[in-house]
Parts: sequence; C-alpha cells; structure tokens
Amino acid sequence: IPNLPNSCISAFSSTEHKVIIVGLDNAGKTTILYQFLMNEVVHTSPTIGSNVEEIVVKKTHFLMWDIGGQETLRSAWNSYYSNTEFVILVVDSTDRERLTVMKEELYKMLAHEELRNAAVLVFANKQDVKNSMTAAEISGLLTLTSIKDHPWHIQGCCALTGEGLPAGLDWMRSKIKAN
Ligand SMILES: Nc1nc2c(ncn2[C@@H]2O[C@H](COP(=O)(O)OP(=O)(O)OP(=O)(O)O)[C@@H](O)[C@H]2O)c(=O)[nH]1
Ligand SMILES: [Mg+2]
Repeated sequence: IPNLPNSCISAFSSTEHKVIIVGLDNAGKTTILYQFLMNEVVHTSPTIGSNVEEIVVKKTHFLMWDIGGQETLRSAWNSYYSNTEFVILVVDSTDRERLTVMKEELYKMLAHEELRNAAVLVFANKQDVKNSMTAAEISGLLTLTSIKDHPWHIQGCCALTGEGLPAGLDWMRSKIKAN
C-alpha cells in the first residue's frame, strides 16, 4: 500500500486492545485518561457520554473509552462492553459513603456476558488526599479476592501527579503477554 503514510500502516498492523474506564462520577476517570495521553492534568467537567483516546505504551496500543459515571448514565455502560479486554475501575478513595454503590455496580458489571473475558484493573485514586482509604482497605471492602472468573489487580494512584498510573499500565501489558 504505497500511498499510505507510515502512521496509518502501523495503526492497521498493530492490534488495538479495547479498554473501558468506569466508576462513579467524580472518581477521576477523565483525569486519568488525559494523564495517560499527555502526562498532564486537564480541567474536566462531568462526562456526558464518553471520551475515547488511543494510548500507546511501549508499542502496546490501547483504545480507551472513558465513560460518564453519573447515576443516570450508568445504565448505558453496557453499550460499551462488546470486545472489551480490560475494565479500568476508578474508585475515589475518599468516598467511603458510596463504596457500597460502587461494589454493586462492579458485581453487576462482572456478571455481564460481554465482559466474561475482561481483566479488571482497579485504581484506588486520590491517594494524595489525607485519610483516603488505602488500596488494601478498598480491596477488602470490595471483596476483590472473591473474584475468581476474571484476572484482577488493584493499584493505588493519584491522577493529579500520575503516581501509580504506569504501574497499572504495566500490569495490563503483562496480562496481554501472558495470553
Ligand atoms: N485530590 C485529587 N483530586 C483528583 C484526583 N483525580 C481526579 N481528581 C479531581 O476529581 C474531580 C473529578 O475528576 P474527573 O476526572 O472529572 O472525574 P470523572 O470520574 O471523569 O467524573 P464523571 O465524568 O462525572 O464520571 C476533578 O476535580 C479532578 O481534578 C486525584 O488523584 N486527587
Ligand atoms: Mg469524566
């Protein structure tokens, strides 16, 4: 295909791994997406619908869908599920009150047929805030060890500084190589 620029050819020839970024409103999903893309904190407003970006990490291509988390939007999450390889669940580690709601949404999602092959990365976000729940605490409250039918991993992070985000991406890449 002589007339295509190299960038197009590489886009066609590399496999793209579909990722959905979900979680309650205000968890930091959009902030994380743009940290991945630009290593910068962008000004966000609540997402209505979704944002989608291609994120390339050491030659691994991810197509990441950041989906709005407000209550009225959650019933639409399932329209993004088909062919999803990774679910990134972003938890606001300061939001103790809504962790039960988060847990219900998580298990509802994991029961969905279209996500049966998806691996789950949980980001315990906002670790910079004093007295936020630790990743271990969130893992316990969400009973992550009870998840037997999906590979899962939890990672503490701060989307404002980017701390913890590369470690999460490394885990995702390790799951691809393991396949
Ligand atoms: N302190 C702190 N604030 C954060 C962090 N990550 C995100 N925020 C803030 O949390 C607020 C919500 O962030 P968003 O990324 O818009 O949240 P969202 O999950 O996309 O929300 P919806 O689109 O409504 O579902 C913003 O004011 C962010 O600046 C973090 O790690 N620490
Ligand atoms: Mg958003």
